[in-house]
Formats: sequence, structure tokens, C-alpha cells
Amino acid sequence: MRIPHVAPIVSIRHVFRAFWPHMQGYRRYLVIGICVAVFAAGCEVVAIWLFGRITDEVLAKQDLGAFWAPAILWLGLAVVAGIAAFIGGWLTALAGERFLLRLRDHVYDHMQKLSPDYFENRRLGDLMARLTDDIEAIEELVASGLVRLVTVLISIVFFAGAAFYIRWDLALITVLLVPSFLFVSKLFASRFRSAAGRERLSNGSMNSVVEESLSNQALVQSYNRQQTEAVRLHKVGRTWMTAKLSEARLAVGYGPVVQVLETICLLVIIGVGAWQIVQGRLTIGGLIAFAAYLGYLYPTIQNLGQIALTVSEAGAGADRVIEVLKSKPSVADKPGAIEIGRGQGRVEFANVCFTYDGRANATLTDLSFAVGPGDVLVCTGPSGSGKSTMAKLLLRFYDPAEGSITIDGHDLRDLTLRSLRENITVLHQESLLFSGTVRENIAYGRPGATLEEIVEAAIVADAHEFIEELPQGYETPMGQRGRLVSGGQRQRVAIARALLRDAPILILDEPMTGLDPAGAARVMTPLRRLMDGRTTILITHDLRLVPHSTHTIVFGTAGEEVPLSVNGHHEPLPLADTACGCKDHRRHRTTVEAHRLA
Ligand SMILES: Nc1ncnc2c1ncn2[C@@H]1O[C@H](COP(=O)(O)OP(=O)(O)OP(=O)(O)O)[C@@H](O)[C@H]1O
Repeated sequence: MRIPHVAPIVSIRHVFRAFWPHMQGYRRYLVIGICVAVFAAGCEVVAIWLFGRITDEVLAKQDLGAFWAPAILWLGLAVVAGIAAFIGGWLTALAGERFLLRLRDHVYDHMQKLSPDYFENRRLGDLMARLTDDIEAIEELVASGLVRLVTVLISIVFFAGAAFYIRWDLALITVLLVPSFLFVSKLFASRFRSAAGRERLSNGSMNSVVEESLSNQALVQSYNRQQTEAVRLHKVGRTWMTAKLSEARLAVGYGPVVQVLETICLLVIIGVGAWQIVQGRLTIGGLIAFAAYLGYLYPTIQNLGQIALTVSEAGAGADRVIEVLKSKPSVADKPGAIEIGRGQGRVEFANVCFTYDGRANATLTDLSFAVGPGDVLVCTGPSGSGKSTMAKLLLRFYDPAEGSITIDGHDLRDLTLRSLRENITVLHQESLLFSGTVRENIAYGRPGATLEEIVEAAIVADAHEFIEELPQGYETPMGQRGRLVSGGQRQRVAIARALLRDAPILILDEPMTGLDPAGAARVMTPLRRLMDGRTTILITHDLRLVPHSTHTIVFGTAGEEVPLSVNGHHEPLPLADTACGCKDHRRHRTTVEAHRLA
């Protein structure tokens, strides 16, 4: 398990360069959103000016007749500004949510191209957090954050401009104090960024613990490990809480610091303003309007600081998503890779060697064999000797370090991954099912299959009978990972799915694991039907369950040489040999070497 770490911090400019292209098509919404928000800010500027006029013309002169015109104009502006703010907010939300949807799809697409070892080396909960919370944080930066930022900047110009218009000398004092705001914001933002990075990381860890623990509840409860799991969650929860509190301390600390700065400014302005009124250079309405502009200007500047904090938080999420997007699949289609459609299913390994990254010893050394339609290649040997690795190489989850693997004469590296995998069906140790209905699970083998085809596959897989007895027949939900039905029933549903898929090559990885002899025998009949006419690679420890074999490979362990028999079968396989239905072993002659355990 890779130790989780805080993703490398990338600059905000880099974040925009990475994600702004995903905003294509929605940018006009943002532009309209900004324009409308700016218009609303302009309305506020005029409203404050009207307030000043009411003070001077109505209140100071005690002339009620002068009240109505500015009052009606003010009300009209408030309504128009309200409508504008609604439209702006809605368009921004629309652009933000669509961007979010598109970005999540993009990151998920990329994730699905990464090789299985990427997922084996990471915690699922953490990856889930990257797909949800972290992507939302990016939206807050690239869509709504951008609109807020531009709107705030333009509003500052408006309010400061209006303040200058009323009294340039007072406004100058105000502006001179702005750098102190920016300095404080910068100080807080950099600290917030590192706290946000820790928060994102521990959020991922928390998700991982919940995901692992809830998906293994049967194990947790049967081993009475509820307390351990609760402690585990509490521990990561505490780390998250500490990071969150650091963020909160900075966020709530920022407000009061700025408030004090604001108060200093306001007192200076009122003092200078009062002196100017005494001098007769400023009216009371003018000072009130000026103070009102400051009342808008300072919160707007404060908002700017808040945006800087949000941007810091979003940047921390963006770092983690960028890290995913930068990960490259260990295998990919080469330029000009070909599609082969449904092949015959001849498989050949020629002197294949393979070592996992970070492992000192080779897992497979000089593995060679050739099998074709109708053949059953039984792969057996001790645990960890490389049987499943061979299947992974055939599926091209990895490329061999040396040697070649071909299907119908095509090197796997020359085929598109899609067309290669269309030719192979894998039946795993534990039937991998989804939480959908029985029908959906069988149809997973061939999207678009009709109900008749699904039922036909289920009949051949000997699953129809039990499916009919389920409460809603084919529409019965199978529960999380298909756990609402028995292991044998799950396996028969998986066989029906494989039958529907109809690929020429079949990999059976311990298909009887977890089944009692009666259950195994029940599965064996449909399995034989599935194997009929296909090239089957059967990985098993239990040779008693091998129906018949035409070829056998015994994978060795470190330092142990496994003797080969004349027909390519290893000595310690009496059952497989006796059960072999092949008339001409020489035709299926297999070259097999002992393999080393990594
Ligand atoms: N993703 C991986 N990264 C590094 N090493 C791995 C990885 N997967 C498997 N191995 C190692 O490669 C060796 C072969 O593993 P493999 O799963 O192929 O064995 P196996 O013969 O199928 O075992 P079993 O019968 O127990 O399923 C083992 O030592 C294992 O630890």
C-alpha cells in the first residue's frame, strides 16, 4: 500500500491552464454572469448616491417633496439589480455545474484507462474523494471563484471610483490603507493553502477507511473488530478535524484582523470628514454617502481575501486531481494498433519473462505454450507462483519484459486494447457482480442484449431456474456485489454473462473457490458448456475439479525445478493426466519451464 501523501502543490496559473479548456462552451455563461454581476454593483453605486441626495435634499432641508423622485428611482434600481443578480447567479451556477459534470466525466474516463495496478497501489476511498470533493473544489476556483473574483475586482473599482468622485482626498486615505488588507490576505492565504492540503489528504483517508470497513462488514463483525474499525476511523477523523480546525482558525481569524483595519480606516475618515464639514468643504450627505461607499468597499476587499482562501483550498484539491490526470497507463494502444473483431482464439506465449515493478525477482521466466480452440490449458502450482500474472499478461494489463504473446498470430502490442479484451472473457475466483438486477448483470456481457438472449444464456448456465424463483425474477436486485444470492448462484449468473459475451478465449481463475462439492458439481455442467469450442485457460489449485485438460503448466516456486513429462505435462498431475480427453498429446505439445516466485 502506497503511503498517502500531500499531492505536490501547483500554481493557480497551472490549475487554470489545466482546467480552463474544460470550460469550453460554457464560457459565455460566465461572461454574462460577470457582466450582470457588475451591472448589479453599478446599481448599488447609484443607489448610494441617491441615499446621499436624500440626506442632503430631504433630511437636511426637511423637504418631503424632494423625497419621491430619488426614492422611486432607488426602488427601481433595487428591483433591476435584484433581477440582474438572479440571472448572473443562475448562469454562473449553470456553467459551474456543467463544468463539474464534464470534468468528473473526464477524470473518470482517464482513471478507467489506468492499468489495474494503479488501483491496487492506491486506496479507493481516496480516489473517490478526488472524483467528488476535489473536483468540486476546482469548480469553486475555475467557475464560481473566477466570477466572484472578477466581480469583486470591478466592484472595488466602482466603489473606490465613486468615493474618489465625492472626496478624492478622503478616498486617497482609504486607498493608502488597501495594501495592508492585501498583505494580511496573503499572509493568511499561504497558511490556508497548506492546511487545505492536509485537509484534502485526510478527507481521502477518511473515505478510504469508511469504504474498506463498510465493504468488509462481514469480516469486521465475524472477527469482532467493530471497535478497531471505529478507532481507525476516529484516528483519521481526528487528523481531519485538526486540519479543518487549522482552516477554521485562519478563516475566522482573518475576519477580525480585517475588521480592526477597517475600523482604523473608518475612524480616520470620519475624523477627517468631520474636520472638512466644519471647514464647509463637505456636506453631511456627502460624508454619509462616502461612508456608505466605504461600507461597501471594505467588505468587498474583505471578500477578495476570502476568495484567496477559497482559491487556496481549491488549489489543494486541484493538485490531487492533476496528479491523477498525470498518471499514465502502463500499457496503451500504439499508433496504428489494429482491430481484429472476433478471432479464433489461438493463444501463444513465446519465451515470456515478466517482473513486477519494484520486485527483485522475475515472476515469470521463459514461459512458452500454444493453445487453440477446444483446448483446455490447466495452470496449477503453488500460491504466488505467477498463474494469475500470466492471465494478466494475456489481458495486457502489463507487457512482458521479454518474449511475445500472440492471439491468432497477432502480437498483443499490435492490437487495440479494446479488440484484444473483446476476445477474452474472465471468470474470477469471486464472481464480480454489480448491485443492479439479475438481468442487468447478465446483460453486462453484451450491452443491448434482448431479454430472450439473456434468458437463453441463463438456461444454458443453469441459472434460469433459481432466477425464476427470486422475488422479482430477472428484475431482482442482486445487492452489493451480488451478495443477495449464494456463491454458486453468483457463479452461474457470471457464467450466463460470459456465455452472452461469447468471446473465443476463456480465462477461469479458480472458478470453484468457495463452493462445496455439490455446488462445484452444479457449476461444472454449465462451465463445460461455456468452455465448449473455446480456448480455455483454467487456473486452479484443485486438480480434482479439472474436467479434462489438453495442456498443463505447473508453475514452480523459487529454486524448485518442476520435472516435465514427455507430453508437456508435469509429473505431479496424475488426475489431470488421467482426466485428459486429448487423443493426441503431441499435437498439443507444450513447452513449459519452472518459474520463479518473485
Ligand atoms: N501488482 C503486483 N505488484 C507486485 N507484485 C505482485 C503484484 N501482483 C502479484 N504480485 C506478486 O507476483 C507473484 C505472483 O502472483 P500471482 O498472483 O500471479 O500468483 P498466483 O500463482 O496466481 O497465486 P494464487 O494461486 O495465490 O492466486 C507473487 O509473489 C505476488 O506477490
